[in-house]
Amino acid sequence: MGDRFAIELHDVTKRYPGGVTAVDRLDLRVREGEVLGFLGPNGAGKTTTMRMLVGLVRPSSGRIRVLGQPPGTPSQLARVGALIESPAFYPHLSGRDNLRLAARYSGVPDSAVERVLTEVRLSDRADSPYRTYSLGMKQRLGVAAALLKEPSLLILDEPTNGLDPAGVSEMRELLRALGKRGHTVLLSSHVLAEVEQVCDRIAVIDAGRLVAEGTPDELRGALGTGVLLIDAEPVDQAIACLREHDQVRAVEAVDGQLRVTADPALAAVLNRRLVTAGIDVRELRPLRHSLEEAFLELTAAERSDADSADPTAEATDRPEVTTGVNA
Ligand SMILES: Nc1ncnc2c1ncn2[C@@H]1O[C@H](COP(=O)(O)OP(=O)(O)OP(=O)(O)O)[C@@H](O)[C@H]1O
Repeated sequence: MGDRFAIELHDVTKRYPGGVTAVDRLDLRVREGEVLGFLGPNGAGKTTTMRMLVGLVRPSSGRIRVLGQPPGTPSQLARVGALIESPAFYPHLSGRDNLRLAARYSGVPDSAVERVLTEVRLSDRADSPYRTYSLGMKQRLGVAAALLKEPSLLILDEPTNGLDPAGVSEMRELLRALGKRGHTVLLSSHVLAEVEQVCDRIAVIDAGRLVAEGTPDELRGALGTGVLLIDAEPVDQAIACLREHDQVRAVEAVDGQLRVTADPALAAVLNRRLVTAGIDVRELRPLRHSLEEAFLELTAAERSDADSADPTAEATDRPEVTTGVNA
């Protein structure tokens, strides 16, 4: 992965006419060669951000650089492959003929068509009319079209949207292969499990704001997955015993249960410590198992914050959970 950034957004806001703030003071950087998952619930501002990156929408304020240039310049667009919303293909033409047309529009030689068909594994069905394709095949043809120019940067907006599990898994494999080949990929999704397995890093956006950022592991840590729930008796003795351990960062009693901030890998050690001290341990488990739950909790928390926020307050008053690994 390079030290340079393929995408840089500094303090970017997009307000649509009518008053919707779709993107709100967004700071985001994507390194060259990185696969970044851009994750957020419906309406979070993912598509708007991606449209701004290719010059389809102008930001209201802030600064954007894509491959070192302002978005939408001809020389930059020649190096960016984008699949944003449904690509327009002719239903009566075959996949191959649709790609040949797209190649001609982009000034790419016909030979590129066979390369991308192989890459997205559509060669077998390349002569069938587009209208006979499954949704998964249509999406893969869209990715193939985005790959025609051998782009330095791929921007894919919800490429797994609407696909059945088999389609999702095929798309996931394709994205993983593209990442391994050194493409920089910005991939949006509202389903965490889809980006978790293919992305180097994940940026979580909600209501137009970046709410968390980091590798999947970092997010697990930052979002509080390093918490153990312990049900033990007597509670006071258990608290004292746990607090004595130098790797336990905090112990808190909530509804008769102990919330212990510590690496979940310490679970067995802490269990033994309590039992050795004569304390009964009825239950001991990590607070959360999946990043999915953490993500849902995080975006829900952001929403309830926004609901109760003083509308005149500055954005910086909001809690900051960004892990800052992009610095
Ligand atoms: N052209 C537009 N004019 C006015 N408002 C818009 C426009 N496009 C998007 N919005 C609004 O901006 C907000 C962000 O929308 P956007 O499509 O960027 O989110 P998203 O994260 O891509 O959502 P989804 O996953 O549903 O596609 C939404 O409230 C949406 O209704």
